Amino acid sequence: MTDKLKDAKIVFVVGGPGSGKGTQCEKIVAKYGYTHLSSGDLLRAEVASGSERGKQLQAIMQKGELVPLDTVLDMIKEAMIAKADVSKGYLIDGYPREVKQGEEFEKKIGAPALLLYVDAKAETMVKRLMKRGETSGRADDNEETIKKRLDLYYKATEPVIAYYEKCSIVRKVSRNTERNMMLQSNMTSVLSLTP
Ligand SMILES: Nc1nc2c(ncn2[C@@H]2O[C@H](COP(=O)(O)OP(=O)(O)OP(=O)(O)O)[C@@H](O)[C@H]2O)c(=O)[nH]1
Ligand SMILES: Nc1ccn([C@@H]2O[C@H](COP(=O)(O)OP(=O)(O)O)[C@@H](O)[C@H]2O)c(=O)n1
Ligand SMILES: [Mg+2]
Repeated sequence: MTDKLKDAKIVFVVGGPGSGKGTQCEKIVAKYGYTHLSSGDLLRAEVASGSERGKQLQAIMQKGELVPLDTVLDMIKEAMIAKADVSKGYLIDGYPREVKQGEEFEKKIGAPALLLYVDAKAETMVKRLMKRGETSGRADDNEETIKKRLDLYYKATEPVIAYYEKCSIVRKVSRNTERNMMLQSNMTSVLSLTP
């Protein structure tokens, strides 16, 4: 455990590829002033830096596989510490990807107060990612890698939601329709809930 992050309020944001995690996090930041840390964005920044480690990460991400747990956890922890003095709380977007990642986070940083589950149908996610791929420049927004990311999501990440349901910290936001009401009502109760 890190002293600086001892009392940090942590919200895990979990959902399939293209479910809208990043989009929902932006809304929460605008409304509640939380610090948004997307694990995928942190990894992409490392790739963009052109470092040796970045090159290794790129190869893994292009295949839609998971990068080594320690790498992503270290990056998140570093980014959290950098914001510790100004942060009201953290939205950890795209992490944990598997139960083990959650366990390690709790050991090294702390327990989440909540898990925000961004739910969307596979069909919706694929459609959105294919559309995003037209302009995103993301090497993994292509049909083949999207399929692999989806498979891995259902196999490895969905069990994370069940795992945290046991301690009743899961709040679901459904993104299958265009209505925003769900986000509003869910988030108000979510973020005012004391850990
Ligand atoms: N129509 C519609 N599109 C949305 C909605 N939320 C997100 N999108 C779009 O769907 C795509 C994926 O959204 P993101 O917020 O990037 O999804 P994500 O879960 O962060 O995806 P990854 O970065 O791949 O993990 C983007 O092009 C968004 O503009 C929504 O509620 N309705
Ligand atoms: N905790 C994480 C987060 C992302 N990643 C990698 O980064 C890629 C992009 O993650 P992301 O969260 O931006 O996007 P989605 O796969 O959710 O659409 C994943 O496909 C993984 O290769 C990872 O390995 N471990
Ligand atoms: Mg994202």
